[in-house]
Amino acid sequence: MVCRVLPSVQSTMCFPSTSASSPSLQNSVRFTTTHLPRESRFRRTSPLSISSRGNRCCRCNASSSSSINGSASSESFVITTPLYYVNAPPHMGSAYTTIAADAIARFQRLNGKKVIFVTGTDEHGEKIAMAAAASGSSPAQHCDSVSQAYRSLWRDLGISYDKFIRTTDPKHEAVVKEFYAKVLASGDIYRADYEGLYCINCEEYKDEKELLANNCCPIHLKPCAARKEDNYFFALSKYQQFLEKLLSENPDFVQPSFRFNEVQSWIKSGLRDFSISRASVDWGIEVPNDAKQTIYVWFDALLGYISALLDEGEEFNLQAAVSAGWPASLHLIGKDILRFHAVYWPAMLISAGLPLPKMVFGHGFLTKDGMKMGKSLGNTIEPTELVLSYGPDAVRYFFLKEVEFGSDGDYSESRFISIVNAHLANTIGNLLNRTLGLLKKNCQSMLAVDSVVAAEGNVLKDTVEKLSAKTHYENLALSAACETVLEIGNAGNLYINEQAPWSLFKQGGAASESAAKDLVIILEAVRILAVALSPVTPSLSLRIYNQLGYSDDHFNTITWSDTKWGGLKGGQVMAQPRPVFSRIEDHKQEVVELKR
Ligand SMILES: Nc1ncnc2c1ncn2[C@@H]1O[C@H](COP(=O)(O)OP(=O)(O)OP(=O)(O)O)[C@@H](O)[C@H]1O
Repeated sequence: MVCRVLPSVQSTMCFPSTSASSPSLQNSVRFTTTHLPRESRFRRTSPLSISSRGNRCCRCNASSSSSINGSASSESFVITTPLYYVNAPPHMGSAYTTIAADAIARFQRLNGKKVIFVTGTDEHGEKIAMAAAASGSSPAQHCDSVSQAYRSLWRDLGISYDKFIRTTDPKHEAVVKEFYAKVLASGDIYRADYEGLYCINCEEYKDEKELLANNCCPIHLKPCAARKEDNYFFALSKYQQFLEKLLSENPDFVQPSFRFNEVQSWIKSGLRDFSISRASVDWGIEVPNDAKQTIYVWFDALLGYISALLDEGEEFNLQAAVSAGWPASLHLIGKDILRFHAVYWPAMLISAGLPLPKMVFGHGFLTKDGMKMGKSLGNTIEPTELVLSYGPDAVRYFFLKEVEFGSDGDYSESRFISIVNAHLANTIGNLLNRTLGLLKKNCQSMLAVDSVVAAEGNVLKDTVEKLSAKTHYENLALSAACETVLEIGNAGNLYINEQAPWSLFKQGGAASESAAKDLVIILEAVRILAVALSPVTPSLSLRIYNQLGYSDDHFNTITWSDTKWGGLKGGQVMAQPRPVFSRIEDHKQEVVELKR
């Protein structure tokens, strides 16, 4: 499952007897026999042949610049979030990745790319079967309900995904089986007996030395049970040199750069084969030709990125899915699952003869009082409540603006309220509202001249033209993008205060004409701000556009070129001034009144 967090290297990278080399694991996890079916026995390739495979593929898709625009000729942009594990409903952490992916997807659409934005849910595994049994429902009913909770949250947050894949979808199953067969045919799957201490909640074998007293899992504080089973393994170790080469030739494959360094050191420390099936888990996709085993997490959920690309009614096969848009331009994930995306996944893809994604970006954690927010600790923030209380724009803006993308960031409600009020209500909302108020009072809400004419040689226009957020979006510097756009608002406020059009109107004559031009200039700056911030605050930007007299349809056709000065034309009539973003206390008041 793409989101099932597997915290230790050793616990996830299992050692078959043929390659068991770690003394630390040999104590708690033992491979007793190796009985490989003929067709899947190790066909160990020589280092040279791995390398030549690597030569062919290392550079095939990884981008060569640190922005995720891909090649200039490429018009498509495929972005993915993790497929979230349906063991529990979504929390603010799951929402965070998806909001960021949505902002990037929206920016790329504005930028003229044909975007395919993939998200979805990872629905197999023992934990799901147990959660379903505990609630008296079938696994399928449980998955339906939690998967729906994700979809509802995405709707509430204004997430513009194109594909929502569920790993219980038959088309996904077909793709997984075909992929498995390809890897098997490459000689990279073998079978080995496996024995160790198993944590049911982590759904993985644990290294004894990482356990607490009484063999308790340090995450779930519950005892691990001795378990023995035979599993299928993926020969990751075979791809050591390939992965080393991939990274050394594509330093932007993993971002941010400090995460690249982490990945590089994992690889350098030596790769070990990992288990890809479970004998005791029924709720999963059966291993082809072995009905007693189901496919385990990484050989299931990661494939969702490809199966998601299949259109309804299309034939369910790997080739059709790949043709529909693979490889992904960007996998956006939390740092907890970086290893699986940046190490396991490229090796699996190469083994199956498929191209690699262009970039894997591992962002940081949202923390609460310094601790990672997560289901295990139960210290999560309920995103639906935040959205209901403050609206989607506030939630989206706060987390993207205030958390440096890539690093961890702490949440506090007081900071949330003060940032959102200062930036969205005051700097942006107030500027627009007071300007429209003056325009209504003095110009019957009509623009006196074209914004281009009004702003010849104007200082605010010069400032706005210098403040482009485009490069920041391209580099996934989402906080910097917000900051740059906010600067437009700050410059607009400075300008209106310095020009004081309210006094100029009182003077009449030329002063009044100049004030009317100033209002056009400020409104044009706000229009540009609305376009540039629309990837982050789409509904707020639409409301701003509506206030500027544009229809929803017009807003829906904007592109990044609309950040160019000159959109507003003389004679254009603005809407009746209405606040586009209420201060949070006011909004809470409104909610209370609505409930009465
Ligand atoms: N605190 C967080 N901050 C940022 N992203 C998070 C956070 N928690 C989860 N995510 C996102 O969800 C993915 C992991 O999802 P998962 O379903 O494992 O949730 P979880 O709450 O981390 O679970 P657990 O607490 O049991 O480890 C991460 O890779 C990331 O994309």
